[in-house]
Amino acid sequence: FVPSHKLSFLTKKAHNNAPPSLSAKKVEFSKYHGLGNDFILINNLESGTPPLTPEESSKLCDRNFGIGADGVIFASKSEKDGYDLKMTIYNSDGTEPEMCGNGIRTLAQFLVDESAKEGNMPTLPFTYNIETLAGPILPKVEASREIEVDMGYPIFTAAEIPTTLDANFEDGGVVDQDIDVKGKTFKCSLVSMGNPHCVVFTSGPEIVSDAELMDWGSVLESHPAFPANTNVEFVAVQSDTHVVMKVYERGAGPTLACGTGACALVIAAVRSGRIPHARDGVRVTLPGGDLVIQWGGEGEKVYMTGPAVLSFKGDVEV
Ligand SMILES: N[C@@H](CCC[C@H](N)C(=O)O)C(=O)O
Repeated sequence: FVPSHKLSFLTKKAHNNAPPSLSAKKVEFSKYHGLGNDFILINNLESGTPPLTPEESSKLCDRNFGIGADGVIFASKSEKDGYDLKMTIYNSDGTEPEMCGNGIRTLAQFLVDESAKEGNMPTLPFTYNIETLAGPILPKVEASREIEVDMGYPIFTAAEIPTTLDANFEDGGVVDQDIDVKGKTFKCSLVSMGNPHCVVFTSGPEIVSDAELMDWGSVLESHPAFPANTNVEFVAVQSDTHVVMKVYERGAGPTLACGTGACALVIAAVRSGRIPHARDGVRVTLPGGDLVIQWGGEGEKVYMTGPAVLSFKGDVEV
């Protein structure tokens, strides 16, 4: 655990760029991505409340009229004991998810880079304890610059996903349960990583086309079986240690990668018997590159390893 005062050098003097007019806010940002899943990062460590509304954040995510991103992440002050900071995230449509796997890797890299800029580069490996709506999440930035994240415990019960589908697994979970849409039957396995995921396995090694992802993903995302909507992953198993996926994200549509989704689908592959175990790590090939997901089985935490990369920095009037 790192006391929050050790992060004090990262705090900014209250939005020190004077706004050009009474109505405009000027905000410094850094743009990062994890395998092409891209985020606008904002240093808000002086405050527990994001400086932008969900609507303002959504505008910044617009790829034609804004900076362009899958979401906006605020590094905010945690009011709770034991945490270094709090992550708040808005999807590109302005909704607030509980967690984001690629996002929390970019946040960890952002914190390291901001510290280095101030001449306080932490000794690597370095682990942050971050408060999220999904509970504590711990990204460890390795000397190699890979980031391994303790993603906590997966959740399986139908009520907690949440879903109205009938539980059909011994622990109250939902595995390979049918949903009929667009004249097709999808066998859905549900896992929450704090945020909900509906995993659909293809029958062979071929992954769905982009048109199918759009068509089926958008319908399943807001299907009545999911009262809080859901992220949707289509998955083609290649071997016991390698799977390929495409994702349609809740609140963002198709993205190049989804960290919580990669965790969910590896767990779903084990629970449905499609792969024997994930205790030594499973390679997940996403449209933007590879993640490694490790899960020891029921009652164990999930670990995700992958990169986080700075694209550019700037300031923007909102
Ligand atoms: N891309 C993320 C997930 C972001 C949140 C998601 N869209 C939701 O609404 O749950 C990841 O890498 O996990």
